[in-house]
Amino acid sequence: MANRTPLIAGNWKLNLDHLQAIALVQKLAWTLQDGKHDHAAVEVAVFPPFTDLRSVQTLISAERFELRFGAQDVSEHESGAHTGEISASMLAKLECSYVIVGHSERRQDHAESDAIVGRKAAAALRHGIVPIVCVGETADDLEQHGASAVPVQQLRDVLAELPATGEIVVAYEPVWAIGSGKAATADQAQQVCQALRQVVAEVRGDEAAAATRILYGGSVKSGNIAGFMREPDVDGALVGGASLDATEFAAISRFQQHVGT
Ligand SMILES: O=C(CO)COP(=O)(O)O
Repeated sequence: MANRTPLIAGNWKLNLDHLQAIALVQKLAWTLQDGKHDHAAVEVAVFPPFTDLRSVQTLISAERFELRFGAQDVSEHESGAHTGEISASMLAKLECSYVIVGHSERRQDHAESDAIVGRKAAAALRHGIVPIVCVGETADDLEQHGASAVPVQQLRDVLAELPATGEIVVAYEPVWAIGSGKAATADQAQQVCQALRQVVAEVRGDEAAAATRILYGGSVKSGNIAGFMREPDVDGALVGGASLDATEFAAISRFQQHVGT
């Protein structure tokens, strides 16, 4: 297996203003430091709202915290007459390492198609930001087509908009598992993540597929993370609610202490 450093990513969604963001990042960094977290072994990243990013960047750089951070969305456009949009170059200036694209909440609330998601991911890549491409089936999709069909097609359609190279991360988030407290089983996550890796192999080649991190998201907690991380095709987690609690998110990031248990 290629070297895929596990990534624990916290998507704060529409929560916390910039002052609250500073408090949470400070607490998270200190909790990780107290636990002697090895950032080279497990990457930890936070995804605050746009208005918090400048404060988070200033804090992380001033304190030399090893935390990474990114945005929850990005414009497909570079600049110009696009009121309310935030460009990838603006995020790059803020030293964002990652940007989430195609989260199911944006697909639902803003009618984002796979083509739009793909163009957003392409914009991120143009500015050296790694896009975290979210895919996942709804409860209806699951009932009608099984778990893999919809996420596999979504990823194919997103990858069609991207250049053949450039690091991406894929996040499998079954919509029915998000915020529901009903996570997929580790086995279900593995099956879909394996199918998604196969898509990456078909489109970008075996070597790229072996090097691409695929995350699971949907009701991840410190109590279930170890099970997901034991699976060969799950390389980390995209965490919503549990990422708003520094102690719990740090505990999720320490999954290696529970993996052997
Ligand atoms: O949507 C998610 C992360 O992007 C998952 O949210 P929860 O962890 O709250 O289920």
